[in-house]
Formats: sequence, structure tokens, C-alpha cells
Amino acid sequence: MSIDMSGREVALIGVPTDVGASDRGASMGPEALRVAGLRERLQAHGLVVHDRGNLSGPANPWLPPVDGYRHLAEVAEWNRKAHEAVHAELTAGRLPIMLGGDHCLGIGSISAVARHCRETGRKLRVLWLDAHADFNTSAITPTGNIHGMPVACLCGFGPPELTGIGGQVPAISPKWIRQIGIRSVDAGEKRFVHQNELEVFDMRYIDEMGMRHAMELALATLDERTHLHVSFDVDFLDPDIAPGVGTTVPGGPTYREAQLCMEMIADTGRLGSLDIVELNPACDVRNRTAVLAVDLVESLFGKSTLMRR
Ligand SMILES: NC(=[NH2+])NCCC[C@H](N)C(=O)O
Ligand SMILES: [Mn+2]
Ligand SMILES: [Mn+2]
Repeated sequence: MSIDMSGREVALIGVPTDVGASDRGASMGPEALRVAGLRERLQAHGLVVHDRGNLSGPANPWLPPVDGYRHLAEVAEWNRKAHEAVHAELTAGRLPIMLGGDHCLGIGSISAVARHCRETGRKLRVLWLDAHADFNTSAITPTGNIHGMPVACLCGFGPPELTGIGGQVPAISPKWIRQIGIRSVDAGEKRFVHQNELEVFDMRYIDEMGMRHAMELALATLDERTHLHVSFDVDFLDPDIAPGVGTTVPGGPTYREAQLCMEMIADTGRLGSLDIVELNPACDVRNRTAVLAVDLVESLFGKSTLMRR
């Protein structure tokens, strides 16, 4: 089963933002993941790890939303930078791991992956592991926080400075996305998710059918031309095991369910890029959420109980 990733080159790209959120602290996420040993754990699995350090960008002006968006100009600038950094690593044949930062950064990273897939004739499948659908627009958002909008922006619904970052609008089709672990969707957002026929494996689905079945469907119809992108919002996890996020929602996947999710993704051998976002050390307890995220990422890269390495 388990795929050997050893020798594979990966690049860690820190993108220290909290401009997409309404609570500060996700900007400390990259360092917390480093402190939790991300690089060393990946190296122990035989991966060749390049840590690119952190990108730099505008400070958080800490202002209320304007026309339905908080910090639109800052979010756009950070995402343009994330886009270029992720795209450069993909072009060089490396597997980018973007260390967020808040989830608005999914716009930059996934638009870069989509652009790379167009350039190389690959198909794209996006697994969105999250408590939230992140499918709001300025017209329906209850908060104005852009970390609640990246999926909509990628699908072409949003301001041109965000939808256009990858050079093609929309950057991706809703058909390429599978959302897993969802348990908090705003009222207008629900209608919009249905209208656009997003494929969502929500917590009720996982309760009734099990993580195994959800992942079998989410990973169905992959082939050797498919690039698999995982956008891992740490609030996907149950807050009892992962308190270090700004927007906790009770009733998330357990430790075992999350491990199985990661292991089944690893088994496909198609993982091509990863975001780790929304880790907020200001909300954490002795860095335990960062340590857990690193543990799960190890499984995503093929750690298993019985196989060697
Ligand atoms: N990436 C996240 N943590 N998103 C939380 C979004 C919460 C809420 N749906 C909003 O639009 O504000
Ligand atoms: Mn979330
Ligand atoms: Mn999210």
C-alpha cells in the first residue's frame, strides 16, 4: 500500500498572515509548526526539505470591513506573493507546503497549483479539510473576513483582485473540490454551496457513513495525471484535540478519524501540494495543536504503524 516518498523534494513556505481573519495570531503559525519539528519529521521520512523561511508582506491594519471585505488590499498582496512562491516551487519540481497564516491564502496557493496543472496538462483535485465551507462572498458574509471566502474566490465569485490572481477566472471548477469535515456554514453560504453543487462530506455524513467511506468517495476517479492538493485548515479537527485555532467548531473528527483521512490520502500517491492554515498559537496550549498538525502531516507523507520508515 504505502507509497515511498523518500527523495522527494519539498519546500516549506511560511506565509505569516492574519489579515483574512478577525482574530490575530495565525501569523505565528509558521514558527509554531517549525518549533513542533515539521522539517525534522519530514526529513525522518526521507524527504529532502528546503525551508524557504517566511514571505514578507503588509502589516495587519486591524480595521473593520469596508464594502463586505476586511483588509482586501492586504489580502490581495499577500496572496499574490503566495501565488508566485508556490508556483515557483511547482515549476522546479518540488512539492510546496505552505505554512499559514489564515485560510485566505488558499486563493494564492491553489490558483498557483491550478496554473501549474494547466501548464503541465494535469487534472486537479482539491481536498478541503475544514470545519467551514469558506464559500462566502461580500454579499453574504456575516463577518467580512476573507478567510471565509477563498473557495468562492477560486471558483470566480469575488473581487477581481482576488479571483484574477492565477491569470484565469475562474481559477478552478467547483467540480474539482471535495470538502471534508464541514460543520459550520452560514445561512446565505448554504444556498450558495447548493447552487454551485459543491461536493461536501459534512460531519453528519462522516458520523453515519464513516471517514473511510467519505474518503473513498472523495478520492475516487483519481488517475496518474491527477495532482492532489490538500488544503488543511487545522480547525477541521475536533477542538478537544486541537484548541489552537481562532474559529473552533465542536464536533470535528477525532484523532483516529483524522489519521485515517491522512493515511488514505497518502495511499493514493498523488499528493502534489499542501496548505497548513489557521493554526493560531495565541489560542493553543503548549503548542499541542502544532505538534498534532505535524503528526498528521507525517501520516499524509506516508508514516504508518507497520511499514518501514
Ligand atoms: N478559514 C476559516 N477559519 N474560516 C472561518 C469562516 C467563518 C465564517 N463562515 C465567516 O465567513 O466568517
Ligand atoms: Mn475553518
Ligand atoms: Mn478554512
